[in-house]
Amino acid sequence: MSDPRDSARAIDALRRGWPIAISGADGRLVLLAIETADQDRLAAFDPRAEARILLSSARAATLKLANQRDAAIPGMPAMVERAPWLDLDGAIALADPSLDLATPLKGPYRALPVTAPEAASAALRLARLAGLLPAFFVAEDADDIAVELCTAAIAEHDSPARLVIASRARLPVAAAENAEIVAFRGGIDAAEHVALLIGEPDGRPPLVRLHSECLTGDVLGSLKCDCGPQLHAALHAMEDAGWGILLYLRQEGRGIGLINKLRAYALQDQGFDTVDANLRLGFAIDARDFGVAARMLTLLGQDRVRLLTNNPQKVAGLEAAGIGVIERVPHRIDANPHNAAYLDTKRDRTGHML
Ligand SMILES: Nc1nc2c(ncn2[C@@H]2O[C@H](COP(=O)(O)OP(=O)(O)OP(=O)(O)O)[C@@H](O)[C@H]2O)c(=O)[nH]1
Ligand SMILES: [Zn+2]
Repeated sequence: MSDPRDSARAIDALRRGWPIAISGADGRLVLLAIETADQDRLAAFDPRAEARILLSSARAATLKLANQRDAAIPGMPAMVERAPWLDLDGAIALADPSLDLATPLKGPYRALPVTAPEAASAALRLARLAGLLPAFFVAEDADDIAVELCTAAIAEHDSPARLVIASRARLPVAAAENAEIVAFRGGIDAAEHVALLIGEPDGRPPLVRLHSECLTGDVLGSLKCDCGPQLHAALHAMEDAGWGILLYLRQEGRGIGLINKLRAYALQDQGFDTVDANLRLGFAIDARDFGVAARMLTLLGQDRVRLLTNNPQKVAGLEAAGIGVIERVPHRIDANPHNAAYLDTKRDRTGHML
């Protein structure tokens, strides 16, 4: 009944705009992702315009759409009626905050009680893993459902316990000639996490850095964040310490994916900070799960580390997953004119010790 492969198929189906069905302990939902729907698919999915629209709690709060009763439950997704006038463009406006300031929402919207909240939450999680906006059309049933899955399959497949070491090799890098790269496989989203082991174990807990992927900062040299300089400073600090491990986690955009991060950047161009941009998109402020990093350290035989970070959530996340953080080593980088406000927001709103 619970086939973990179904989660991967469902993520793929959502990206392609195919309907999926999710069953949880409290009911079944048939879903079409709003972002990848088109007119024909929507007409086939919901011929009589009777569908509902599923949004995350954060997006519903931004739009002030949450059902009074359900809004009292933190994190509870929201459902709104698809009124007859609510066409695909109207649904996209509900899902996508890029137009929030330019086009006032039409309304009125009627919030409905959330049926099958477990399946609804699972759907929103799959949308995030697919790199899509967390918003769906929801029907009672539909022809042509591409994947039927249950919430237990998602939980099972999304467990860090499934990660394994896939390959390892020597990799001299500019910061450290004596280095070895280790690649991991097994996550629900097919992400290939990587560890770079620098120097030689010397009996002490290694200096460890959890680095979340940032294509714009790591590769393109973006000045909007501090990722690129942090990455290189971490490698040099490990070389200087004699022994360290860099975990390169494929958690682009704090776990919302590259496209959604760039949407957050577009909102920042409108004046929202990094926290509010994530919330307007309908995501958590930080969607990362550091259990993956703990599993990688365990597979590398390390259960005690010195952690290079300013983020107390990384310390808490590792410790909750059984890794002892014997020391937090601050990892400060000088600000530039483009990232100063971002660093201030991290200090003031997400508890970073800067
Ligand atoms: N969603 C979103 N992600 C961002 C933004 N700016 C940077 N990121 C992502 O944030 C992550 C970088 O965070 P890290 O440097 O690993 O961690 P941190 O939480 O800042 O904590 P430190 O260990 O103190 O650096 C990367 O995945 C970036 O892609 C933003 O404005 N929005
Ligand atoms: Zn970055």
